[in-house]
Amino acid sequence: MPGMPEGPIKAIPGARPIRPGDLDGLWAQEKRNEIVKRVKYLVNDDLEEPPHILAARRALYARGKNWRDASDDEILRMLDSLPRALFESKIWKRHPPPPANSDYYDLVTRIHSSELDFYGYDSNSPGGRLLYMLRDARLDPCPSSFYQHLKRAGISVDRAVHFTRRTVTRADTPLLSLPYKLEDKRRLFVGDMARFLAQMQGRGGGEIPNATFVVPPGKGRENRNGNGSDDAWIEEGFLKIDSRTLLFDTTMNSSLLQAVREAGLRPAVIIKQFTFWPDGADEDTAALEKAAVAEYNTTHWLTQNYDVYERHPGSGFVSCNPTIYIRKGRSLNDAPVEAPTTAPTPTIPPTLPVPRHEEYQYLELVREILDHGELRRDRTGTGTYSLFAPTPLKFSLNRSGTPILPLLTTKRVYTRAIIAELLWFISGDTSSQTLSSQNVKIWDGNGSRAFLDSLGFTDRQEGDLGPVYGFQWRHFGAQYVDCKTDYTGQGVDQLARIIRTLRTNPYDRRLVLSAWNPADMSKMVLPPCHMFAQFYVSFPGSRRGTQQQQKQSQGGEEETKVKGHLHCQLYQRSCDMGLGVPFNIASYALLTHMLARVTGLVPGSLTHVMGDAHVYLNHVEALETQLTREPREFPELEIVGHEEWDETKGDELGIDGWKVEDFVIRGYEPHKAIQMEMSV
Ligand SMILES: Nc1nc(=O)c2c([nH]1)NC[C@@H]1CN(c3ccc(C(=O)N[C@@H](CCC(=O)O)C(=O)O)cc3)CN21
Ligand SMILES: O=c1ccn([C@H]2C[C@H](O)[C@@H](COP(=O)(O)O)O2)c(=O)[nH]1
Repeated sequence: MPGMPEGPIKAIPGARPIRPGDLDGLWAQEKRNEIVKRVKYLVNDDLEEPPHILAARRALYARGKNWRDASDDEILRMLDSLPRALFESKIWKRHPPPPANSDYYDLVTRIHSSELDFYGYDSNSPGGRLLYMLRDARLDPCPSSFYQHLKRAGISVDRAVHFTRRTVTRADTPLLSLPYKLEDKRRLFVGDMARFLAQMQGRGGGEIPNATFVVPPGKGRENRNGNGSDDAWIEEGFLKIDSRTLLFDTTMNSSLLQAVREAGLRPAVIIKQFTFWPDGADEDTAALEKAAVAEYNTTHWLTQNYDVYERHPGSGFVSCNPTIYIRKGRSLNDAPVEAPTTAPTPTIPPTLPVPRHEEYQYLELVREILDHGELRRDRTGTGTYSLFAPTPLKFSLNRSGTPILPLLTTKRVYTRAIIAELLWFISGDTSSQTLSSQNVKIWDGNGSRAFLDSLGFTDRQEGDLGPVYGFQWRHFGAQYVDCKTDYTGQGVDQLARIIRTLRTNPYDRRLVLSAWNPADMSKMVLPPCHMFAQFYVSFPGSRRGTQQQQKQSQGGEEETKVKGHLHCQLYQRSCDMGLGVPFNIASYALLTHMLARVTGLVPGSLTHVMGDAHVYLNHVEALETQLTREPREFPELEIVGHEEWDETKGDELGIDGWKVEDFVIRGYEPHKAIQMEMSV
């Protein structure tokens, strides 16, 4: 089962309770940080657990058991026997704060560290996990599975449908993914749900065809009673679901229950009662419990609690307690009840494949690295989580012809620095001081006296980075002396060659820009990270258009010219996901925009291929925060003061002498900046 401990949980030989400081090693850094964060919150932040939970913890503590030495059976028995309250940790504010008592600290540390052992790090969202468990139980029934639990309780399930809001976690990787555009999302959401269920009915049951419906982004929670809220769409969607469908709900409990009650269709529903830790329980749960007493029998699925435990980015922890609500006098195996004819029947529109925001590619890659990256040492000594050769990211550089800049919106990206750095590359400059004097300090760490000396460049003047990007782009093969030397006319001007070829033979397959020059490597402070780019001109449109263009390129005379679209594919050997990559994406997008402008082409796309894609350990928290944010529209880019090239303009390169102000970025409304430290 994905992410689940397989077979019995192994006791660690010779283990003893975890104490503060025990987990200082690199391997345990994340675990330790989490534990310390949680314990600090309890002990220092003026919060305490309610007395009954405290009592439960004391009872546990009094057993004097060393959790790490206990056998699997013992641990499971102990968990089973614990008061239920223990699993519902709600934290109350209390004045004055509890004393920072070391027993308390130790106890809480042990409880939570043991939890982490059980739950593991890569659990899916509770809803997602339940679905996987249902699916996997069919393939490989295991006695502790949720499916078995349902079976023991005499409940059979035809299908499970899970609703959740999209947050950027692997947790929400839906089994059925339905993308929605902002406009029309309500119509499509309801329509898709109906279509999906109709298909399922057509198959006649048998298998459990589970689905996760990711609720499209919206203001559901703030706008609960308003028209068009997420909840309203969900409720409308429910009307399409018959009684053999088990409903899951993550964060919309009261609306779900209300829908169930009002529609009277479903005899039962499973609610995962969330306890947000440390900010108290989901307020929906109370309303739900009240209604449930009168109308439903409930069964709790307590001992499996750890199966659906999730580390919740940005909000501390969530513990989750799924409850099955069965309408009094009915069972889940009742015959399906048809939806009342009075229920609104939405017309089912065809689902158009609407692409998701491209920024999710970046966010999902970061998630993937955090969840599955290998913990590795690195040159800088910081340590990283790393994956090799992930799926490339691809960004469009125009929206119906309007130039677009893929500038991340889930944090503010420092655009002026990116443009200044790119113009600095193009100018062939290799001194970090040139950038620094424009107040762009991003290369200062690698050009500092101390860093140069540490590499043995003691004779080099401060800021001289050696034959790095700018030198290779404009003077590849020239003999590097220092950053002050004038290299005019020396070496290969790769940029000039690319521009000329784009103008004269857009079909060329050698449109390559390489900063990787093994002969110069020992002179560089840092070997190029973004090391290799290839350009390509496509001629989208009809076949006829293509033929027209081919005639054009072969010297044939045509009245209408088809404009080529310029694409760039970048290979980056080493990718600092937190700091460098947002810069690199924007930078190569800008370069492609510039090249398109000076060659009379339409900016097409940027494909970013990565080698070692890593997250520095000191960026984990910042990126977790970033992952909770929802992308906003990418900004538009206007280039001012540089007319588009056409054949009448001759051989003038047009790429030199640009200024930061020549780039006007419109409609960039990012989330706020997030500080991350650069490892040197
Ligand atoms: N470890 C490391 N990561 C990198 O990404 C990186 C290097 N080193 N060395 C060379 C270049 C320089 N690049 C950098 C360096 C720093 C930032 C940076 O600190 N960016 C901040 C804003 C900087 C500021 O406000 O001055 C950011 O929040 O994006 C970005 C790119 C990319 N490179
Ligand atoms: O444009 C850049 C430049 C650098 N980086 C990152 C990638 C690595 O974290 C370091 C370089 O260290 P190496 O040991 O040489 O790989 O800088 C980046 O992401 N983007």
